[in-house]
Amino acid sequence: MTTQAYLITGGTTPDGVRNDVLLDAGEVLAVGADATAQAVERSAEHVDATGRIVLPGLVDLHTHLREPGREDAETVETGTRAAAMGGFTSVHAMANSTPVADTAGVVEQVWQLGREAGWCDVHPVGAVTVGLAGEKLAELGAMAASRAQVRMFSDDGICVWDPVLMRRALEYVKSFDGFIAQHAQEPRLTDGAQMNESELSSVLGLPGWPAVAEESIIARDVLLADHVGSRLHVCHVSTAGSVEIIRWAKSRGIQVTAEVTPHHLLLTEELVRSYDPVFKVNPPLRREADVMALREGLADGTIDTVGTDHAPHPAEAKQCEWSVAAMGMTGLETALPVIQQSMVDTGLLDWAGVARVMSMTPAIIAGLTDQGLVSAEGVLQSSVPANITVYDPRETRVVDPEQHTTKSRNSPYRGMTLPGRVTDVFLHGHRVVADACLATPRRASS
Ligand SMILES: NC(=O)N[C@@H](CC(=O)O)C(=O)O
Repeated sequence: MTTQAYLITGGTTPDGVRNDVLLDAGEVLAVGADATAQAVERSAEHVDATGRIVLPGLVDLHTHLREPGREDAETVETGTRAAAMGGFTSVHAMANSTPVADTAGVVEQVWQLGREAGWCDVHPVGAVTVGLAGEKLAELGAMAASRAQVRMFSDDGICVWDPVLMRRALEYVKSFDGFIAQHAQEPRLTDGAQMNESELSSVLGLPGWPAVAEESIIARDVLLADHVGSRLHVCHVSTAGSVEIIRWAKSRGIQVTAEVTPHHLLLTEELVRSYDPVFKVNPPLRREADVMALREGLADGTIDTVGTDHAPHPAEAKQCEWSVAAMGMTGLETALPVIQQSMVDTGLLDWAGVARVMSMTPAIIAGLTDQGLVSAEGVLQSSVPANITVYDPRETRVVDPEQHTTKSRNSPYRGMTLPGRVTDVFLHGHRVVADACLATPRRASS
């Protein structure tokens, strides 16, 4: 099969250098003068990236694609289209579908749907416990050995509360270099919780979700991970105290990684004053001081990655009273703009840092091969696969969820002005987004 070669011209690579980038046959063939020189003989199509940033394709460790079972909210097809439009070339599909992704059959189904869609690579996450019920371990080994090659396991949406089960899960996944991604929420401390526990929750009369409910589980789990010598990943860290615990664990050499969502880096509990359920999310939006600690933690490497926790919900689950509304926000299509606003425009991260937290590090955590793409200094390297995202940081836009590609409209940024726009995305060298519009999907060869 012959493939189209592309020369991305005039863009800035994450190291801050203006470089042409040549893609051919699914590879980043050359960067810089070599790329320009080789482009002619390969009849490369030129893609003008002047003034734009050329990033390695983004990798999300935390995406809810909802299929099977909640196709009214999202499907693998619509969710991966949204991922591509957001600049993601890999997503990890959380297991809280219906049925739950707790068998080799279900993870293979999601993996296959991802391949058929062709908008980005889909890596299914396996459930830790059968039916997310927290009672007995799911078929972790069978999911790892399946065609989906699952390495990440999570009951996300629900905490693996039982310490014995958590210990066994951590021990079990070691044999195939897997890891457990914990949704850290002590269930008894958050029974009926509706928002962050604070002065504001008393004012608003909503049951509070205290920071200690997250922090106590993270503290327990880093100790368990240490005890059994296994890998723990902490989903959607949301409090200043959690950052402190993870910093402490890392200083002791414990194998823990952590993610923060874009919304926890930008939004605070103050938005709940509106009683608009679009701001209802788990874990809840916290205080300004937490937002600042999360930004600092991401900048200094305590928090390793950004995970979107893209959680689409149909209109009826959100356009209702606060107390009965579903928790969750869409996030794939606004992630990079929110990171620009909260981390880059504030001087906390440069583009090499963005490449690190949104591409290289999540790829390394998940064991993907995309990790060779960019060095710590942000130098883009010749590598396979050619997963590239071109981003224009100069544009600003008022967010209109009606224009989003995801099937759901529950974006908390509606009406906000955010910077930046993803203009082009290459998936294994195939141009899936062109000039900020979906192009054609990549058809897997086998
Ligand atoms: N993040 C959310 O608010 N919602 C998630 C699950 C969860 O993590 O609670 C969802 O699946 O909707």
